[in-house]
Amino acid sequence: MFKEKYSILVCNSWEQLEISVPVCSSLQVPALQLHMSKTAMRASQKDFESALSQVKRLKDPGNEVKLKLYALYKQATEGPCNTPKPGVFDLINKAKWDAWNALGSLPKETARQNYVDLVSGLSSSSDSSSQVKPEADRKQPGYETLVVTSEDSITKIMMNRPAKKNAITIQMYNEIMLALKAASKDDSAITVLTGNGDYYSSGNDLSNFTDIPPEGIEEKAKSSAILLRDFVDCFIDFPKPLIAVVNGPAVGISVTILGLFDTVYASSRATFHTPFSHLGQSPEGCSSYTFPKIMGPAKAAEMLIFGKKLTAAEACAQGLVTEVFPDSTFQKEVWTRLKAYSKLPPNAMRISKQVIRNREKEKLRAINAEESRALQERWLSDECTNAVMNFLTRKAKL
Ligand SMILES: CCCCCCCCCCC/C=C/C(=O)SCCNC(=O)CCNC(=O)[C@H](O)C(C)(C)COP(=O)(O)OP(=O)(O)OC[C@H]1O[C@@H](n2cnc3c(N)ncnc32)[C@H](O)[C@@H]1OP(=O)(O)O
Repeated sequence: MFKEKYSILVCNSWEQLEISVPVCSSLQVPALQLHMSKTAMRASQKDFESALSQVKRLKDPGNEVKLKLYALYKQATEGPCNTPKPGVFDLINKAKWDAWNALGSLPKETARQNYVDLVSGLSSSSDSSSQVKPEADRKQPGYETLVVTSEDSITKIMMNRPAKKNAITIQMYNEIMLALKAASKDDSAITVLTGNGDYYSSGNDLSNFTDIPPEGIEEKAKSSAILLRDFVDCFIDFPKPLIAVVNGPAVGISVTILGLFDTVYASSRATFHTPFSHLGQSPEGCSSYTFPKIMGPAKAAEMLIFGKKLTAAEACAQGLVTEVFPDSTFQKEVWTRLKAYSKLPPNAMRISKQVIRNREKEKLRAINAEESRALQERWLSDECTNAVMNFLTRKAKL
């Protein structure tokens, strides 16, 4: 019985296809393309029934995917949406109708193929997520100063120089930019930046000042200002929710860029310190704009000009930190929270972030360029050179 029905369907679909050949030819569809779509349709037809039974064995893929499956199934079996739109308060049926209606006049065969492809993608990801993979397998290759992992729709970028308090070398600036660019395109819903060890980050690695090229310090300052501007631009432009998980003390640029994150969770052990004047330098990371906006000009000046160090509780009271968690339960509480957030509809989160950020993007970029220019000059000053030398020769610590 089943076989009979199946072969009739195949037959019908080929009949339709043969009829469409002259039409397509007259529209000058290349022969190869026509041949490929014939093959794809045959495969789709063959696999559709098995995808239908496979889908019942999948673990719950979430409402968004279920809606996609529903819509493709209806389109594949009934064609374009042909029922009246449910009332505005009939939320579930309206969502289903919207999903089906959105497929417009997608041909039945294409819908079948898309259904099969979607189920096959879900099966392979649910097979792989049901295995407990060792940490090393989830780690993305290609980074030396970071550990980048993706799990539960969260991409985690962890600075990984714990012995140096996660001080940011030139290589680390470049790797963070690469990781952010990759995360902006991957299928994660949210992205996290955090640190390994007892520090979140001690900011710019001061030994970045020692590697002076033969062209001289001016060239180094110039290329460093470009690097800094590009680095901060990556945070300004990052399209998805970006969360800082501040596991310990944070210094310098690791603090200033927090104003560009969407959410900042801090351990009760974290501190926030921007000792720019002590280092003969000036603020970066758009903090000259974001900090006064977040905490008011007076509190911002105390941090950015006088280098006042804030505790986590103070930073939270000033609005720089979203929430502080006790250090003993920090990781558990934060990751439970983030896993719940990562299940929210990713497109809605991305659009919300963009609506918030787009209004300010041009301004932030201009401020970033201006701060980078000011620093380019500062790095050539005696004040800066002496402060860096004092640290490197162990005469001074912050
Ligand atoms: C021509 C210009 C080129 C510049 C290129 C710049 C590119 C963009 C720059 C953007 C602007 C950014 C500005 C900032 O971030 S300003 C903030 C800079 N950070 C600091 O000044 C912190 C310096 N570190 C300290 O004061 C202390 O280390 C700290 C208080 C953080 C911790 O003290 P603690 O006693 O607990 O630990 P240690 O000092 O023993 O640290 C352990 C080892 O780690 C090394 N370390 C730590 N932080 C840094 C750092 N920022 N730079 C270099 N090295 C760091 C420390 O030396 C120890 O190393 P050893 O074990 O080898 O001694």
